[in-house]
Amino acid sequence: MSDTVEFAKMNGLGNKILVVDMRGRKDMVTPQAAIALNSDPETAFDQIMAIHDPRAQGTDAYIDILNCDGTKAQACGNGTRCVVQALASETGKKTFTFQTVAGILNASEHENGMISVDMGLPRFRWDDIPLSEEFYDTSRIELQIGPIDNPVLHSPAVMSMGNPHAVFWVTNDPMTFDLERFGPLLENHPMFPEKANITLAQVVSDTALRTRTFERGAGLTLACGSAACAAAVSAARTGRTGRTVEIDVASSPVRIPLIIEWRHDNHVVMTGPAEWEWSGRADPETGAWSRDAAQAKAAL
Ligand SMILES: N[C@H](CCC[C@H](N)C(=O)O)C(=O)O
Repeated sequence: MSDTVEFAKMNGLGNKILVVDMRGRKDMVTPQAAIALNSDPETAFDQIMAIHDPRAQGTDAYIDILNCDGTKAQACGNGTRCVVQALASETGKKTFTFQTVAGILNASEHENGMISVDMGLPRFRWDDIPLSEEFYDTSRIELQIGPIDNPVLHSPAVMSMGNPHAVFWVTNDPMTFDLERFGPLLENHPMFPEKANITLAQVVSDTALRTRTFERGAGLTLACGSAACAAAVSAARTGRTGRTVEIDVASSPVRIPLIIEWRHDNHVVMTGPAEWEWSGRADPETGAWSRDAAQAKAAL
């Protein structure tokens, strides 16, 4: 491997993230590299967060986000917390401003290691999400799956957190649904011209939700931060909860809730953990990679 960059294998509540350091370079991580990295079980990931030199004044970095199928994502909450932790441990800084294709994000690491990311403003207009059909009220749209007279899932709240989300309310535990089967049908439903992240959300109390997500471009993942934001905002918007909720991400092995606050200035702030696993070097064009020598030894 002649032309490699550093990367860190990290996770946000089990959401598998590769943080790739593209600073000082003009090229981008290619879809081919993403697909190659994902095909190796050791580097298989849900999202790549590629850190680039800042492109706008007042920002610390530009972040390019790729799904494991090589497509781009406009937002990734769990991955953004991983980027904050990686840069905080490198620089000692605690607050950051990032630019993504969806806009500017402010984030900070707290004394207790938890990380807050201002995920920006939710968007509810049908053509901002986008939907293929005009709906005036996107808090509950006509869409269902399963038998016509007894649908398994129906009437989702839909919105954009920079990326498209549909939230289906369920009364049973989200883990009891066959989301592996319904996920791809809903992700690719003609209602969503740019596809959608599909979340099942159970209201536990007026301050708590339990969620599980089938991610656009990544499938069933252990956690999804922007979906947690979408579920929290949709719950508050429809009067199911207040504006601050704890999200128990049902599929996550990490039993720490995400705290989502939909502030009165309309910004959505997500707080939760991030974890570093190991580091290595990868070729951003081909995806060829190696683990750092010290860690390779430690792993033997
Ligand atoms: N895991 C991410 C979401 C990725 C979204 C991506 N699957 C898409 O919108 O295409 C998160 O924590 O927010």
